[in-house]
Amino acid sequence: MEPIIKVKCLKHVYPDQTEVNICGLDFVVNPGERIVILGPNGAGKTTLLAHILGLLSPVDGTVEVMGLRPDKNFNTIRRNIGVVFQNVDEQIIGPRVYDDIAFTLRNERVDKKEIDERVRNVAGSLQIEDLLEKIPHYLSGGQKKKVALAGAMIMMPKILIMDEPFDALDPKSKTEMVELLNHLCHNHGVTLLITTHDINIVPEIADKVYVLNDGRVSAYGSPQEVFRNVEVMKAAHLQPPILTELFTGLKNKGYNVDIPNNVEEAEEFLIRLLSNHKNTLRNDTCSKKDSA
Ligand SMILES: Nc1ncnc2c1ncn2[C@@H]1O[C@H](COP(=O)(O)OP(=O)(O)OP(=O)(O)O)[C@@H](O)[C@H]1O
Repeated sequence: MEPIIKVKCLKHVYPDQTEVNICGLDFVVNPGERIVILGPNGAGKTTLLAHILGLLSPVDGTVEVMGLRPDKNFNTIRRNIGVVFQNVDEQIIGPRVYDDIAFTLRNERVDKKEIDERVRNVAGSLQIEDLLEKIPHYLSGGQKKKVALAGAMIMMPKILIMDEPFDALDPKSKTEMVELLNHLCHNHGVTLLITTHDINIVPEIADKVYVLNDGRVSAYGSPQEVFRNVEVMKAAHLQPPILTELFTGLKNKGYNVDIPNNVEEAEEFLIRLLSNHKNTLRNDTCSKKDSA
């Protein structure tokens, strides 16, 4: 399978001469993958995303999206990538939520009836139909995220980039956002590229994780592979999810458990462990009685 995104040893210099290097391992994404980029503040995650979007040009290194250089093919690339920026206020520009979601379709001169159908469809799937007539400025942080996501999804992009999508979301909205992103990937084949500091969510939303730190892509692998790499995690000031820590501890003490991806899996493993333990206790009691 041809990768949809390839980044090799990227160097960026901002106008004030701040230099950002993203070297080390190549950053490669296959179509339909869910990728999470982790790293401490200032590691260059947003800078990397801006290069993939063609908003910045590298001083050195290569960036390829669908076989094209994004900064030289801006319109083609942006037709295929939906994006939700960290600060959604900067991207919501319509006077009403409806206008904001319809913005790109109107620009593309799509027929009015089709626009209406698509806006209502995407609003329905994000459960924000009741917000369509509202003024975006007065929405809550979480509602704004959903509106920005609707605007990104309206063009049915191949790739969806989300910079800190779980910021400002309450636990229920966070769970809904995870389900929604997984739905987009699994049912519509959308490739997901996500940055987050919310480490506990990563196993639920990522097939693969990249760690950026100190000018390098320092690790790549499944969430559990990366979380097990204590050196890399420490160096990048990352702490594994609490469930990973707990179950790694149990494993190291000789218990036969897998590392769970979420609370439901953890519950199943613990129930199995406890019922095995109960059976062992029962057998022990019986054999003691027999021998007495
Ligand atoms: N427009 C800019 N001008 C100058 N320097 C910048 C600019 N944008 C980012 N930087 C610098 O580039 C470096 C990488 O920033 P970037 O925003 O890519 O990091 P990040 O990993 O996304 O951080 P965070 O987790 O805090 O969002 C930082 O040192 C930052 O100060």
